[in-house]
Formats: sequence, C-alpha cells, structure tokens
Amino acid sequence: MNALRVAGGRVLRPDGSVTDADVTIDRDAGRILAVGEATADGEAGGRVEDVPDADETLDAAGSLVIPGLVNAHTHVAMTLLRGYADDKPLDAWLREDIWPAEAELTPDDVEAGAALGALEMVRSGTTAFADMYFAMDRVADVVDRAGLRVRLGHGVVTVGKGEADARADVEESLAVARELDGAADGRIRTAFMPHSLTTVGEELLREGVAAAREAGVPVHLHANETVDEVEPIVDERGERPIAYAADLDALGPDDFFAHGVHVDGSEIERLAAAGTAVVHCPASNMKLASGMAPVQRLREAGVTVALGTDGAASNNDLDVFDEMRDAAMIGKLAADDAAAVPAEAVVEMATAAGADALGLPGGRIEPGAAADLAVVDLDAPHLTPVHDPVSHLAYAARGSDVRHTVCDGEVLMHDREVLTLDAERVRERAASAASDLVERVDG
Ligand SMILES: N[C@@H](CCSC[C@H]1O[C@@H](n2cnc3c(=O)[nH]cnc32)[C@H](O)[C@@H]1O)C(=O)O
Ligand SMILES: [Zn+2]
Repeated sequence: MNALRVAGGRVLRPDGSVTDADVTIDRDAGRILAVGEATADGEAGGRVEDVPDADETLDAAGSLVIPGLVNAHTHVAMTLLRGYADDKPLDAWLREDIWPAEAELTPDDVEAGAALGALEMVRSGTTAFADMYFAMDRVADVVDRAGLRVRLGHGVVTVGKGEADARADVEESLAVARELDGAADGRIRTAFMPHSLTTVGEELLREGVAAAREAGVPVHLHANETVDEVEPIVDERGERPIAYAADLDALGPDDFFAHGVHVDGSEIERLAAAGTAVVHCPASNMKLASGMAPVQRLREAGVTVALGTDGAASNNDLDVFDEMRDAAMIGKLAADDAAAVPAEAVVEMATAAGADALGLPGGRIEPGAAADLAVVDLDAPHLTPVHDPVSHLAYAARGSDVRHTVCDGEVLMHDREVLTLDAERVRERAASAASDLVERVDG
C-alpha cells in the first residue's frame, strides 16, 4: 500500500469537534485509513492500531485539517468574465452582457477559463464542485488533469431558440450526462442541467427529465432565484416553481437546485419531503440583489443546504471561505437573529452537506471516507489567537490560508505550490483568452 500521512495538525471531525490527530490515507484506494491521536514524534499511534508507515508525509503542524470544501454550484469557465459586467440585476446582466459574451466563447476559451477556475479552487482548498456550462468535454479534461472531483452538466437554455436548436441543446445535455459519467477514475459524475424553469420550455423540460431518470442521473437547475422568475410561473401555471418542478418529476432525492431564494413555506416543506437539496449562493444573491434565501428555515425543515459561489462573474471569486462567511452573515440578517446560521452550520454546509447535495464522496474526515482534504495554516495574524478553530473557518480564514490540498488521496497542492496545474501558464492563457474574447464581442 502507498500511504500518505497528514501529520501533526488539528483535525475537524464530522461531529464538529477538533482534535489533535494524524490522518493516514491509502493513496491507492483514495480513502482515509485512520484518524489517529498524534504522538510527539508525529506518528499515528495511541488508539489507532495497524497504521502503516507513511510513504509521504504532509506537515500539518500549527494547521487545521478540514474536509476539502465543496463548491456546489458554479459555472467555472466564467472566470474569463470576472469583472466583465457588474452592478446589474440578473435578467439584464444575463441578456445584455453575459449571454452575448458567452455566444463568442470557443471550446478553447472554456478550457482556459475552467483551468483558471480549477487553479483557484485547488489553491483555496476546494476539492469538489458542481459545474453547469457548455463545452463540458473540455471542462472534464481540466478536472481530470487538476485532480478535482465534479458533478458536471451541459446547461440548457431554450428561450429564444428555434425548435431544432432547443431540442439539440437538451440532447447535448443528456449526451454529456450519459457519456462523461464515471470519467477520470470516477471523479467525474454528471447531471442533466436545464438552466431554469423559465429559460427552458415545459415540453422539453418534461422530456429531458424523463430521459435523465431513465439514465439514472440527477437534475440540477437554477430555481426561485429572483422574484422576476417566480412571478411568471405563478401567473401562467397557478402554482409555485417547486410545485412545478415536482409536476415535472424534477424534485427527487438526488436532485439539487441552486439558489432557492424566493421559496415560501409550502415549497420548503416540499423540498424537505422530497429530499431535494438547495445550493445557497449568498454572494451571487447579494451582488445581483436577488434576495435573501431563508437558510435557517430551510435547515430547520430538514432540507440539505450546500454552498456555491455561482460563476466568478457574479461573485467575483471561487473562494468557498468567503461563501461561508457571507452565508452566516446574510443568514442572520434574513432571520433577524444573530444566532441563526452559526459557524458550525456554514462549515457543515461547505463540507458534508455539499458532498451529500452533489452525491459525491468526501466532506468528512473519518476512516473509510474519501481522502479529500485541505490543510489550513493558522499561523497568521488574522487567525490569532485560536479560541475556536471552527469560528475561524467561518469568519476569519480565507482561501489563501490553505497550505495543502488533497483529493482522492492525491496531493494537488503542497505548501501552496499547485502540483497538478502549471499556475503561470494557466493564468497567462486565461488572460489572453479573455482579452481576445472582449475584442471579438466589442469589435
Ligand atoms: N447552453 C446554454 C448555456 C447555459 S450554461 C449556464 C448559464 O447560466 C448562466 N448563469 C450564471 N450565473 C447565473 C445565475 O446566477 N443565474 C442564472 N444563470 C446564471 C451562465 O452565464 C450560463 O449562460 C446556452 O446555449 O446559452
Ligand atoms: Zn448559476
């Protein structure tokens, strides 16, 4: 066996406690073998028996070992549009700026943007994400190379398209979902991804969801993001969006919806009963002034709530630490209660709940779990003193505090050096793709 030991750190356990422990990983299996009490010489010992000698050790002294963070909703190649169009509401932002720019994006551009996003995620301790975009074979290549885990899908938009183009978009999404599932040694999983309940017509939604059920892949879409999106559904159908989703058979236990900002009590009950997860994207919701998701109420009702950055054009970064802080802050404001959405809750949302929402392994540091973790350097002024490491994760730490990132037993970043991607090249390529893109759009 090839063993990797993350030694000498403090480990965040699934119950939210933090203990001094070494984490021993079976690299071949990509699994955590043991979480042992650390001894003076840094060897796993104490209560853990039969822990193999390490072939490689990652130093975690003075650091906090946490599950790899999960970014449960993004459009990773949108890093190319970071800062391209700001300060507009969703509908105008998409129609006036983003969609016209995306119409010019080539598969090479998507690959360049996805590589930049992957670099950003590895550097900030994210090991798994959900991605809705296009040219998904290119995104899959990047994920494979970067060593990350993903649930990806081709996003379908049918508004403004003719029947043939609309149908082809649905077929593309289903083909991606069928063909890429299980790629990269199983690190790539897929979903059918209609963009939203208003940007895809009813007939194609119904057909696509039925085909997704047949293929055994989940459904991921944007739901209840803005008032402007909820109103037409209510006006035309006389039912709320989540009821419409249920009517489409899109409200299943493996499905996960982004946003869930404007959900009423009946919709919260339906989501909870169906076991459909909600991906809260607080920064995007604030930036586009979409509204405040009722996170505390969703969680109290038993809905699995994960965290997502959404695309870098509405955030404007892919740092899940920021998302934890934003979720806690806006959650308190929305509930008018400083005790709402506490530190432990957002940490759980960014780890175990994220993995559960996406149906991916990871999210917990315990024997048998996927070896996906991040090591956060606590040796920094803004993290001193350490009264409560969980508080720091939620409120004070940032992505740049991550020293090491491990996914599926592979070290993706070691002492802030990304091993799987050439950081310099990735940045240069993305910057030049972005400036060429803007020239094409404006010219
Ligand atoms: N095949 C589609 C592409 C859809 S990908 C998913 C889409 O979601 C868009 N998007 C990004 N952030 C958000 C958001 O917050 N709400 C809704 N859509 C978003 C993104 O720009 C992208 O166009 C087409 O032909 O246009
Ligand atoms: Zn989105």
